[in-house]
Amino acid sequence: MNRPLPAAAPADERAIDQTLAQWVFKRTDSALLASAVRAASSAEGHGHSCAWLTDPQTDAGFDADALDVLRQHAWVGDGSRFTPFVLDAQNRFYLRRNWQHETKLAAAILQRCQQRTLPIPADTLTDDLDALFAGMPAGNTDWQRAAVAAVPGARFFVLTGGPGTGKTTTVVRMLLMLLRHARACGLPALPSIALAAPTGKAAQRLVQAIAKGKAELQTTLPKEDFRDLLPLIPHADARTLHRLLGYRPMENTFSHSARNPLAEDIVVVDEASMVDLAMMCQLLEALRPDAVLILLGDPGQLASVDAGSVLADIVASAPSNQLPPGMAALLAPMLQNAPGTTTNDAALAGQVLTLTHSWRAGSGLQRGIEALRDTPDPAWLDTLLSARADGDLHLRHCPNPHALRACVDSWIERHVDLLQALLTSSSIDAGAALQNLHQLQILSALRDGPFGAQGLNELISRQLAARFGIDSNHAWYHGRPVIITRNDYARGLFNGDVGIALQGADGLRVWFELSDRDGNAGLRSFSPRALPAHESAWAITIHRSQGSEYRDVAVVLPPDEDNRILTRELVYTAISRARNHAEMWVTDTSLRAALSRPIQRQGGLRERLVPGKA
Ligand SMILES: Nc1ncnc2c1ncn2[C@@H]1O[C@H](COP(=O)(O)OP(=O)(O)OP(=O)(O)O)[C@@H](O)[C@H]1O
Repeated sequence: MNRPLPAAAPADERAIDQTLAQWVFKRTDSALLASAVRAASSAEGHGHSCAWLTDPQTDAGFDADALDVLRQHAWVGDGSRFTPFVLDAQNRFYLRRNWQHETKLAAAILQRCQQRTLPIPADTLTDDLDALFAGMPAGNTDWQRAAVAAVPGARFFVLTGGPGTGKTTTVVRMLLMLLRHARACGLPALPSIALAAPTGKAAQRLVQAIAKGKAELQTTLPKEDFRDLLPLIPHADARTLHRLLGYRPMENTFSHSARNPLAEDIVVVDEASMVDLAMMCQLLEALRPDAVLILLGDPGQLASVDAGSVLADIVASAPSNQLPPGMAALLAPMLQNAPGTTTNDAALAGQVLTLTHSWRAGSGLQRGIEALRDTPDPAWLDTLLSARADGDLHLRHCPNPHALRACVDSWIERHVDLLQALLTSSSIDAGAALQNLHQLQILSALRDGPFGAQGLNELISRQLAARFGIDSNHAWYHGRPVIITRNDYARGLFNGDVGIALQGADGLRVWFELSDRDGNAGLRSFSPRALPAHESAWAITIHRSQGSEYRDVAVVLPPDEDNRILTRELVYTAISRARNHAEMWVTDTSLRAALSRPIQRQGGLRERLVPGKA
């Protein structure tokens, strides 16, 4: 049984998928193997870590005979010996590097989970929780308290939750707990802490939130010995994961690995949903066995750009907020509502906790954000579509470019004061201008086309030119926001950094808020000619907005409901970037289509994290 390579490539296939398949075919003369390789390569391009060859949905068309032939091929193995491709018992077909990342990562996580102890006696835990949560009522803080009480003795801990559920508030307390009981937790007396995030923007937000949390605790903590530990938590220096791991762009390698592990004893990574399989594997490899890794994030958000859905897989592999019996018995007296229990063989139980209470009091967006996090209740969606609003979440019907222009015009009118200050005030300073810029953001599902970020930026520039008298024939004008699209290590400008062009005594300069090598944030300006690749940033893609937050967002979805980019996670990620107000420029059908389509990434990590299931 040998299947010929299809002559015509599917529209969304990459050239590399075809080239790789042809290369394999030339060397092996096996059309079957070439087809499987093409499927795995194409799957990787879509974020999957493998191709599931018997997936009825993708109709890859490999029957039992074909799989047998494939299994016998010298280039295919089960992973136990070196082969370029791996076909596992569940018929998942991998390019070897993805199989390696997945199995290594699962083994490293399970190994860390096995090391967990419960080193702090109950009465000490109770006293400490009372101090760390002084003035905060029990009940809504139960899972925050559980996380703080459960982290001592863990080598791997994941804290998840939607926006504003208190992840940062909790992690500062978790760190204080680890610092106070460092010795009992198997750490040095004064453990060192690293803060990191996948992007510079997310790293910046993390340090700001940690600094705020520390400042609050400085005044509310009743215990002096906890207060004395606050300076040990860094709040000025959060690095991108690339920087933390010592990325060497020329060689595409990292200086930190198992051979040269990170010096830090505790590593906190925020926005973990954006971390792909290869990067997470590198991070785990670079940690000393006795170091503690804490991941923070929201698995409801878009998965990483590159292969894997690591955070979502980790969360799905752990019983939801259920604790192993020993831990449940220890913590129950400290919580208002007794936690559920699970069996001792659930490897990640008690090391993956989810915060569920939103502390963004009075936010008129909360109900919408919560509704969109999972498959929305059909009744809620029907009401939203007929009422055109739910609290501060609004819908605008946007079926064509004409309607899009009307949406842009009314967006400009609603924000006219802020836009006027940005575009026409010559006295605005760079700090205030950047602050203004963070208040509003248009987010688009697409990059290209009239509904994409690029088309929207052109449209907005034209409409702003007409409204405020800007010379739209020039790419650069006072008040133009730009986003960097390629890392420039020499200048310290990174993909996703947003700046603003301002006319000053030295001519037009582009201002950014950047962290220096010591992590201190400050304003720096560049000549437009000195910038690495960049684009206008009135509108940016939803993918680029991950890890950022704005007061008001407008979310643009293309009217073509068949566009596969439309997923529930995309809509949720976009709406959850807003603090106060969000509007969607959509058609009912494209919104319904997006919400009915959760991202489903193929891979085996979820099963590999459940011993005996992979
Ligand atoms: N137990 C609590 N009692 C009162 N306020 C709280 C509590 N926990 C968190 N908050 C407040 O809720 C807000 C959001 O908290 P925090 O920033 O920790 O959430 P987050 O999950 O990290 O948010 P984001 O997803 O935006 O990063 C903050 O203003 C914080 O002070």
